[in-house]
Amino acid sequence: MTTDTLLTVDDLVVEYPGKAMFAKPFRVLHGVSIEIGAGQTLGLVGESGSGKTTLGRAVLGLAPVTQGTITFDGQDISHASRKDRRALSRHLQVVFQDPYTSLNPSLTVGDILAEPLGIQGITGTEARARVKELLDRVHLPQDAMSRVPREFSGGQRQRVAIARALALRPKLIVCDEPVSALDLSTQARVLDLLLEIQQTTGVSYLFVSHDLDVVRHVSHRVAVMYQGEIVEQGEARHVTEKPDHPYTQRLLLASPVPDPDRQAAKREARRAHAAAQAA
Ligand SMILES: Nc1ncnc2c1ncn2[C@@H]1O[C@H](COP(=O)(O)OP(=O)(O)OP(=O)(O)O)[C@@H](O)[C@H]1O
Repeated sequence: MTTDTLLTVDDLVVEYPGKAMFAKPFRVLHGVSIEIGAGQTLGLVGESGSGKTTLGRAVLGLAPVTQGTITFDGQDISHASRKDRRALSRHLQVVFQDPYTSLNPSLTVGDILAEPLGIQGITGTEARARVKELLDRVHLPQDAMSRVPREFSGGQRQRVAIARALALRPKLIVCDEPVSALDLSTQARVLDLLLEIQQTTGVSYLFVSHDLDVVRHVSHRVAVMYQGEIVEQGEARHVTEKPDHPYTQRLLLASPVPDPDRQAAKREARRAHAAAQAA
């Protein structure tokens, strides 16, 4: 990749300690390499247990780096200290799968969004203005500020989680199965929101999913993971439509055939949206 590379993971090995005393460590990632460009999305697909979440967690500093390097925005963050991690959290955020458990149920949405701002010293009028701007960005009404998560649907809660991730204007968001807990039409709307946010802010996504159709919709490039290794990666269309590796071919055969009308409608909506952005 060229000079605008934002994240490089090079030959990453992650091992967890064995459960029993003297047991061998359990190797989850076996030398994984990926790159993500600024403003780009890398989709990461693979079956359950292949190591997708672990890769995302390693990037966030939540899984141990046994070997290899993770470079973010030119800085080696493989073994970043807690202090460095705090500074990095401004640029590196996450949206989890389950909008029902990822938000503190006793806080109002306003407080949920103000929390990361407060940690970075943004308070008072400035914080309030930023919270309003965040609600606009994810298309939630301003009165959402004074309500608590249980008053919202799953899709709306995921919008709150996305707004919280955006609060500090990060460069990269790890999206770990962000729509798999939602019904199909809500999924499409949340995915389109993520695309719109990328167009307006230039944020990059590491987009983890087991669903090839979802990944094709949002990604520039796709990496396919199998038993802790990347078996294939390349341009999204190529990997998701004409894959080279037998494992990806099996994944493709197993994935439901997308409804052509829905796909065409979505493509048209995306084109219209892109044209409106460019105008
Ligand atoms: N903290 C941990 N300690 C020990 N083993 C772990 C830990 N976290 C994950 N694993 C193991 O690592 C392997 C990969 O898990 P991971 O969650 O990364 O896969 P995944 O592809 O994201 O799966 P899913 O789609 O089901 O979330 C699994 O065998 C899992 O049991």
